[in-house]
Amino acid sequence: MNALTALQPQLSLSLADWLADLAVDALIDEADLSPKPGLVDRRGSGAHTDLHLGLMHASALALWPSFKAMAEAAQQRGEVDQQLRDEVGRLGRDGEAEMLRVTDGVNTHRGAIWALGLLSAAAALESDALAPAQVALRAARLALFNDRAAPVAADSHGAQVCRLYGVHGAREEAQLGFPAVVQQALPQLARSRAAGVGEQSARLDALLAIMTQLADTCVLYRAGMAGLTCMQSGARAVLAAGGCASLDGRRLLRELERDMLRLRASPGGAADLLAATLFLDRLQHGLPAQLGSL
Ligand SMILES: CC(C)(COP(=O)(O)OP(=O)(O)OC[C@H]1O[C@@H](n2cnc3c(N)ncnc32)[C@H](O)[C@@H]1O)[C@@H](O)C(=O)NCCC(=O)NCCS
Ligand SMILES: Nc1ncnc2c1ncn2[C@@H]1O[C@H](COP(=O)(O)OP(=O)(O)OP(=O)(O)O)[C@@H](O)[C@H]1O
Repeated sequence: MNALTALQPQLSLSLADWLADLAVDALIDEADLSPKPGLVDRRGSGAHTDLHLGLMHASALALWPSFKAMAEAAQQRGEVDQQLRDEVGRLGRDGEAEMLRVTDGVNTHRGAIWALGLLSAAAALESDALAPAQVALRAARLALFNDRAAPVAADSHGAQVCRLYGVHGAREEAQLGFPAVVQQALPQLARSRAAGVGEQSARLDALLAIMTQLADTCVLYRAGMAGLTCMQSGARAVLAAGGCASLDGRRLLRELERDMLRLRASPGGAADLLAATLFLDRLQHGLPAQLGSL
């Protein structure tokens, strides 16, 4: 061992550590990405009065142990079944409690805990089958089990608008295998990258691709069907004009942001699914060298 090697810390990275790192990185990258219409980003708080970038970062970092625990639970159980669903549900609720403790009661990442928690567990179950569609399908199978220990919940905002408008929300998006991520966002991310636009514009395009179709219950709750239609048609217009890297696309993105701020509409569900997109995108490049033997 030479002197330099002796000074290097011994890295012992487990699969669960790595998945938790990816989940937290995805949340931080999502929060930092700018300019996002209506959402918290580097420029400000978007349509929110109780959220800011520092709070989003603190919340993301506080969730690391929860994502790690969900991945470990999946590794220990080894298969998608009712017991794993119960365990992931319990850990997800603990994660929500930790989020609320760190943020002093503000909902920064409820939908993200749900999506990234399921995906972390699904990835940990089979570390040699990490293609986005494979991971999303395992997550869907897990989401289809009933969370038997879930408390009889107060009527959430999402549940209220799903009933009112007959749309599907965060639960069904997961149960369907995250179609907004697998069929919209990841293909758009690949197309924009292939067109040679910068990474930040490619990620914004991926967010817009989600917004073109999603029944985002955050938007529906705050701004009704008019807000949802504004979000979807505005996102379509930006992409049709050439996306966020083009001058016309940028102009339409500013218009979309202005309209969404006027309606107080914030696409929080789309933001969560962008984080899920960034997680699956990193995952598909395979395990880091230290984990290669797993
Ligand atoms: C299924 C969840 C997301 C609750 O959904 P519900 O729509 O009832 O709740 P709520 O309106 O409070 O939050 C929904 C969240 O999903 C995001 N979201 C909104 N619309 C969508 C959509 N169409 N697709 C995906 N995500 C969306 C939003 O950002 C929001 O934060 C989940 O948090 C849950 O079941 N919580 C109970 C505790 C639990 O079982 N936890 C285990 C987690 S593994
Ligand atoms: N960058 C971001 N900016 C804003 N919201 C985000 C961002 N990233 C993710 N989100 C999601 O948006 C949700 C916040 O939405 P919202 O404020 O509408 O929720 P709420 O507190 O339940 O409702 P309301 O504030 O309308 O009473 C969070 O749960 C989070 O998952």
